[in-house]
Amino acid sequence: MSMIAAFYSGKSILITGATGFMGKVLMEKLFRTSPDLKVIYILVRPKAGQTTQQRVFQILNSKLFEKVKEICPDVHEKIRAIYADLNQNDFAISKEDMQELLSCTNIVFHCAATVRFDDHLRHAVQLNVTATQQLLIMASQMPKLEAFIHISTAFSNCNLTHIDEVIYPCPVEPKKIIDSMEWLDDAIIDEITPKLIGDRPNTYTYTKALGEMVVQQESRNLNIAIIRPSIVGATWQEPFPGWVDNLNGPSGLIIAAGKGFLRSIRGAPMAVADLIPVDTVVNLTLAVGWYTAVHRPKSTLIYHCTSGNLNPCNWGKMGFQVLATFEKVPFERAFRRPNADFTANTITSQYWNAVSHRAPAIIYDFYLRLTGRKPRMTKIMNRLLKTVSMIEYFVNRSWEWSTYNTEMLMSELSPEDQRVFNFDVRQLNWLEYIENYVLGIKKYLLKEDMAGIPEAKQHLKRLRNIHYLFNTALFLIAWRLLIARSQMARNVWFFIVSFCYKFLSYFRASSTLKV
Ligand SMILES: CCCCCCCCCCCCCCCCCCCCCCCCCCCCCC(=O)SCCNC(=O)CCNC(=O)[C@H](O)C(C)(C)COP(=O)(O)OP(=O)(O)OC[C@H]1O[C@@H](n2cnc3c(N)ncnc32)[C@H](O)[C@@H]1OP(=O)(O)O
Ligand SMILES: NC(=O)C1=CN([C@@H]2O[C@H](COP(=O)(O)OP(=O)(O)OC[C@H]3O[C@@H](n4cnc5c(N)ncnc54)[C@H](OP(=O)(O)O)[C@@H]3O)[C@@H](O)[C@H]2O)C=CC1
Repeated sequence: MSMIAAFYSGKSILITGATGFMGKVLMEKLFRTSPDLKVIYILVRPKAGQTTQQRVFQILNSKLFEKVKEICPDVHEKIRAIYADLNQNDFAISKEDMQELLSCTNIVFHCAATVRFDDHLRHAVQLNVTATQQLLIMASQMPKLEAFIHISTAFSNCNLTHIDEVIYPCPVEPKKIIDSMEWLDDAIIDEITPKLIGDRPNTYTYTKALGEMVVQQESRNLNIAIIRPSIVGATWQEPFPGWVDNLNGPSGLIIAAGKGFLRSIRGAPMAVADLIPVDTVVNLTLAVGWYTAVHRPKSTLIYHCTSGNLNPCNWGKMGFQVLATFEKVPFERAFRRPNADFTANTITSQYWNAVSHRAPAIIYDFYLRLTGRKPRMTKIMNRLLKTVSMIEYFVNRSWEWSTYNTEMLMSELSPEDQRVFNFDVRQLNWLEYIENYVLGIKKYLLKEDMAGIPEAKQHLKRLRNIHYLFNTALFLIAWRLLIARSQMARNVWFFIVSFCYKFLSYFRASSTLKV
């Protein structure tokens, strides 16, 4: 019997960010392994024209929850969706709901965050810092609370190269930042943002670091733990391999490469690609929830959920396997044949951006205009290049995260728990994982049918022929122009032609002699 699964039975659990990538997998695993849990409260806001109830209904009816519905048929009754907006005071939760949350909650998993790299500092602070502070104040009023688990990121201290399982202070106190966001106007915030974030690349990593400081400062006598996952990718094993439902991290770029938009990216192929499957993160999170509640460590423990020091993979190997998978299972209706590569420096990167990204987009838009359609490729390409510029920081560097607490926890688990809540990334076979990841993107994100693979392959063959034709035509035009303008090019041309002529004449003569 799994001790962790038994621990969650009968518990009332509060999850923020349950509609997000990690939150969904966390809920799924909880229901699948502890179907006797009492209730999961989720804080949800209406979005994209859907009410909170409609959003929950959609999640429960997705493929991810198919197994859960077999194991826990009353899952609908065990989810209590509470209307909440983490950007508002008291999260805009009604008095009755708040009362219920405060009096019943046993465990809190705080996953909600803005993960956008370019979010305005005011918004990123509101969600990643202020909301965390408010949630901790709420938690301190929960008499039955056993553990509060905060999800941060391994990149909150990406300005360092070696990162320990400790909280590093930021130069400006989070409380001062929170206060200043209330009275500074947007223009001034824009001006001071680069100074505040300092040597971090974006507002996301900066505000996640501030969030950790807030957790430390507001911890009071709560049992708190912080989990720092690296780049969270598709599921490895559970509930099935390859599940992914958003474009964050590598997923969007894999699509862009598979559809032939992304041709080059400035990155170091030998740098560590610190990916971690989402089900591994969730297993560690649940194990940490159990350990924190049962063993009550004296101080706030931080757990790195990373792969680099235990089972490293680099970007070159990952990119290579991604491209190899496209050969077997190509994406449908590609713009060009997938053929991406890493470039080493800014100059070659700018060259390839002009030649392989912008020029084909301009040519295609010209073709769309000629055929009476609306041009769109330049816009798509601009967006892609913006995304690429934001992730370049992460594919040109390697980090070292120590994992003492994570390894300690692994050794504390029973063999059964090590199996059911496996977070031992040493067992991960990267090539298999990446292949399943690409397949998962095709099936669950792009919603493409496997039956369309022969047609997709045919389409790639046509694109290859167009590519050869286009290059030959381009070469001939360039050559013709050169010949018209340069005596030297003409001399070379006559030399080649006369050489070919002599060569052919010699062959003809020798074959006539043989006869
Ligand atoms: C030894 C030698 C061997 C050589 C071998 C050679 C092989 C070569 C192979 C080459 C490579 C081939 C394959 C490539 C695979 C690898 C690529 C590397 C991937 C690296 C990824 C690293 C990521 C690192 C991140 C680490 C940070 C820490 C992790 C975290 O803690 S948080 C999670 C990370 N967060 C994110 O990823 C969020 C990023 N998103 C944003 O910040 C924003 O969305 C934005 C990208 C800035 C865009 O903002 P906008 O306002 O412009 O747009 P908006 O968000 O409104 O969306 C507009 C439309 O764009 C779509 N979209 C959104 N995000 C993405 C995305 N990431 N990619 C693509 N498209 C995206 C969105 O859906 C909208 O579309 P619409 O709805 O149709 O309009
Ligand atoms: N994905 C990754 O690569 C990594 C993620 N992390 C961390 O893991 C956690 C989960 O990330 P992930 O699941 O990928 O992120 P997602 O963007 O998929 O999910 C974010 C969640 O936060 C919720 N949320 C955002 N704003 C509000 C708001 N104002 N009120 C209520 N809820 C809100 C979202 O709700 P809604 O659906 O309504 O928008 C969503 O449920 C985050 O803390 C992130 O920093 C750490 C390392 C890597």
